[in-house]
Amino acid sequence: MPENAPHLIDGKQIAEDIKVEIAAEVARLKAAGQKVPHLAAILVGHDGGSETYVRNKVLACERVGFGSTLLRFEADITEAALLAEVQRLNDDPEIDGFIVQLPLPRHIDAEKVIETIQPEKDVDGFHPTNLGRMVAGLPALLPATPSGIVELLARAGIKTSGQHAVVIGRSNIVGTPVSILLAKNLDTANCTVTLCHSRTKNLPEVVRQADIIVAAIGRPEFVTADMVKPGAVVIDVGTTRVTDANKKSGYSLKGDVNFAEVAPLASRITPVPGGVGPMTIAMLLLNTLRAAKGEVYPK
Ligand SMILES: NC(=O)C1=CN([C@@H]2O[C@H](COP(=O)(O)OP(=O)(O)OC[C@H]3O[C@@H](n4cnc5c(N)ncnc54)[C@H](OP(=O)(O)O)[C@@H]3O)[C@@H](O)[C@H]2O)C=CC1
Ligand SMILES: Nc1nc(=O)c2c([nH]1)NC[C@@H]1CN(c3ccc(C(=O)N[C@@H](CCC(=O)O)C(=O)O)cc3)C=[N+]21
Ligand SMILES: [Mg+2]
Repeated sequence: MPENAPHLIDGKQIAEDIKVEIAAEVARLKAAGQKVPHLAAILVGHDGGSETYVRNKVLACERVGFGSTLLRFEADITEAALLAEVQRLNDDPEIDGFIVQLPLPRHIDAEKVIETIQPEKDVDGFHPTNLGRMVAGLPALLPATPSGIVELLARAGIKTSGQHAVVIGRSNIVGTPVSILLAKNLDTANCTVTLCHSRTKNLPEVVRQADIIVAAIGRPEFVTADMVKPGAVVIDVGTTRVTDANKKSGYSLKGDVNFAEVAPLASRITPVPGGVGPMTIAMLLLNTLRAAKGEVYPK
């Protein structure tokens, strides 16, 4: 399967298009003498994957003309000290939005950290206020990966209304919120949704019913050909680093879908890398722009 096969969903290109739109809006704000959006990120410890994602987020900010701040702390920072840093960002009028990169060290209660973020600045959309508003259909800062998936389907021209979407994985940051968004009565959604997890009985049989598969499990190549109805649309969220001696970096990135055997069956499919990952970053930028403009919570 060539990389540029027509049925590939090019998340990287679609994310670029969104960034160009955001950059134009930043230029407009600037010309109107308004403040440029500013995103901050807190990174605790030295996890390789987290370092890459946070670096990509900061670079993306520069690309669209945002201000950006990266705050780094050692893995032994106390929970109290981290909560104080979160509060400092809450209180800093220069910062429009910020994220605390997950996972956090085990001695820190991630829920507590997330609940300390002011919902107005919660551009990850992880705060219970934003999640609750999303469920209720109120304006909210939406989690980036789930909204990125919905946006990707829309911009790739994939029909969702009435389609059966099967989501595999029920995490708070991907599986659960994407299942909620896909079921919403929106032009870009209106799916019938099934949410699968590690206790799901006869999982291959359930996934085989899907018109749209969203795989968010974190197990490389979990979705195999026998689970895919011919013609299904396949969205691969997984990004697991596996050791690869053939790569300069020493690792390669693996999705949750066995691409080699599933791609020939799928009508459309996202690659890893170059699919959902870049969309997550584009939607984070979009949330920061919306936060800066007070679109969700008027200033
Ligand atoms: N591209 C992007 O922008 C992003 C990518 N990711 C990637 O997506 C993947 C998932 O991340 P995340 O949602 O945080 O993962 P979590 O580890 O938080 O959740 C994994 C989910 O998969 C389910 N699961 C695990 N094993 C099985 C199995 N054998 N059968 C069925 N379900 C199973 C778990 O079920 P249970 O609840 O029963 O334990 C759980 O609900 C990871 O590879 C992550 O790196 C994540 C965020 C953004
Ligand atoms: N507070 C918080 N918010 C997050 O949004 C968050 C998080 N914590 N912790 C980890 C997960 C994971 N995640 C990714 C984002 C971008 C890519 C991405 O851009 N991937 C590129 C490849 C990058 C590479 O080369 O490694 C791609 O798929 O093409 C991947 C994964 C955000 N997450
Ligand atoms: Mg997790």
